[in-house]
Amino acid sequence: MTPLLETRHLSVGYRSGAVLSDISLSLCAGQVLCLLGPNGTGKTTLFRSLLGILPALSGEILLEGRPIGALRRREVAACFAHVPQSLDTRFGFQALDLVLMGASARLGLLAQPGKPEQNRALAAMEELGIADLAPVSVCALSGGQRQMVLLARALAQNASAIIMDEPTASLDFANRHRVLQAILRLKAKGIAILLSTHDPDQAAMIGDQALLAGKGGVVANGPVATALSEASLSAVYGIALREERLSGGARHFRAAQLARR
Ligand SMILES: Nc1ncnc2c1ncn2[C@@H]1O[C@H](COP(=O)(O)OP(=O)(O)OP(=O)(O)O)[C@@H](O)[C@H]1O
Repeated sequence: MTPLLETRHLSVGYRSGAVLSDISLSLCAGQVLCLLGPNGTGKTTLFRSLLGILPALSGEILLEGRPIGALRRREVAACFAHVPQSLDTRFGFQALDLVLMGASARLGLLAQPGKPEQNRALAAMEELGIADLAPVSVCALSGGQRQMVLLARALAQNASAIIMDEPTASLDFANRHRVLQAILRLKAKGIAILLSTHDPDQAAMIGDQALLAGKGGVVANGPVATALSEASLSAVYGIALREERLSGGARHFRAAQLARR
């Protein structure tokens, strides 16, 4: 099977130099790949390059087997939806309009969204339990509500793969659960997901693969069961970590020094 996304010895960064180097990953339909690493490691920078926003410094990015440089913007949009970390806007459009942008991503430049796009946008908001936010101005939404709306925009895009930059970072307990459930439903539908997270437990729960990056580069890359370990996580985060099993079998990593109360 041709991977939806593949990178070969990819280096990403800025004029000042590479921030992440020698990244080789492969993501197929229905897989979840979790990217972990300390603040400032280069996760967002990698996503920018994968989305074609920032040129790669070296190496290859292939979307469905084709080099990203050979694809038009609309072809990239058909393949990838993107959930950024946050949305900084002063335009007071309604949340539904923002979601509609995802539903309309494949329309021609001058085409207006119609009933099918409206329905898809509303269905995405309903799926995430945020239909009540549809008429609310984006400027009046909290950070967590904006994050949910951005996720709805990505769902409405009907892309083959979704890149999510810390999708649960500012969410409350219930919304976090809704987003994780949505990710598992997307996976079951065959959508490929690449997400960054600061939570190894979350990666162990929903990930098929994990790429763990440190300041010096990629430390572990492969099936989540082996890539995330006490040794690899301790090395990357610079603190001793212990792995425990929660009742039900879920993996839980905690700092070794933290005594249980
Ligand atoms: N536009 C830019 N020009 C130059 N350097 C940048 C630019 N944007 C980010 N950087 C630098 O690139 C490095 C990686 O930043 P990036 O935002 O990709 O990290 P991250 O892993 O996503 O961090 P976090 O977990 O804190 O979100 C940082 O050292 C950052 O200062």
